[in-house]
Amino acid sequence: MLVVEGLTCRFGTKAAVDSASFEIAPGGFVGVIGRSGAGKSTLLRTINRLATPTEGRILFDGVDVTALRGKELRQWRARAAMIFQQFNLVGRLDVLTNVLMGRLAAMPAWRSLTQTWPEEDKALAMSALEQFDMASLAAQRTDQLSGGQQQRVAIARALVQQPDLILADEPIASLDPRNTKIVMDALLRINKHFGITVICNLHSLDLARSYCDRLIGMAAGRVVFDGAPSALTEHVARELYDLEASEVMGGVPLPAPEGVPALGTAAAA
Ligand SMILES: Nc1ncnc2c1ncn2[C@@H]1O[C@H](COP(=O)(O)OP(=O)(O)OP(=O)(O)O)[C@@H](O)[C@H]1O
Repeated sequence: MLVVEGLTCRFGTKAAVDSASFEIAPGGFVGVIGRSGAGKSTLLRTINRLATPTEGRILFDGVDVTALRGKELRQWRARAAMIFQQFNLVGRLDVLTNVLMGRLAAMPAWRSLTQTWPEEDKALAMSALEQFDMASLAAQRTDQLSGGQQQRVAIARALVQQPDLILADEPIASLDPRNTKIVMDALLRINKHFGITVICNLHSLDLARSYCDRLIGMAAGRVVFDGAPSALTEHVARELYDLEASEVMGGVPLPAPEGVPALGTAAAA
């Protein structure tokens, strides 16, 4: 269980996240929505401790994550795996090595100095790539892949961290519609098949409604909505995005995800 209590993260006088409080039970697929600058990225980065909270607490299974230091903090960052808009892969390295990077936090220091990966980690990384139809690209340089493929490598890397939480910060912002669906389906599969909690920042309300079982709406750093997608009224959506009703509700709805995508069915686009 993730508990966020009165979480505030200030940059100078500006509160990017302002007294946010909520609880997330294991296994949820939670979308964080709101307009640009609402504080969505800072919220996720604060949970992972990439950003330092100014006030408030984050508890995970009763452990005060806000107080962790050193090795324990590194272990928390691995348990709360981040996925970024720009993938954050090492382009000149091959796909398998990028996925194996997800095992670094679990490795003793002496082992990482030898620069050899245990066979069981390699098997785990290959298995993660197989989940997303990427195994055939294991030896390829990562910077030769499409954006959608790179994001699937990043998701495989997150998966081998064996995380409790996946924090996805606008994971599809730089992808075309086809790759958007492939990547969102990959996150959904991780959530449903492995039971890993996913918290995902999304600009698109349609996507959030299609994929998430709960939405947290942010405006000016504050949580202004927290509930099921069906409870997000037109009025609240308009306030969240500061838009005309037709702009919020009038878009062509995306096709709903077809249940839990079967393992290894995404085309290696
Ligand atoms: N490192 C930082 N230093 C100073 N201000 C920051 C920093 N990070 C974020 N902010 C500010 O905090 C506010 C919230 O930013 P944040 O990136 O969390 O919003 P967001 O909802 O994720 O926006 P977007 O959807 O555009 O990424 C913004 O006003 C932003 O300028």
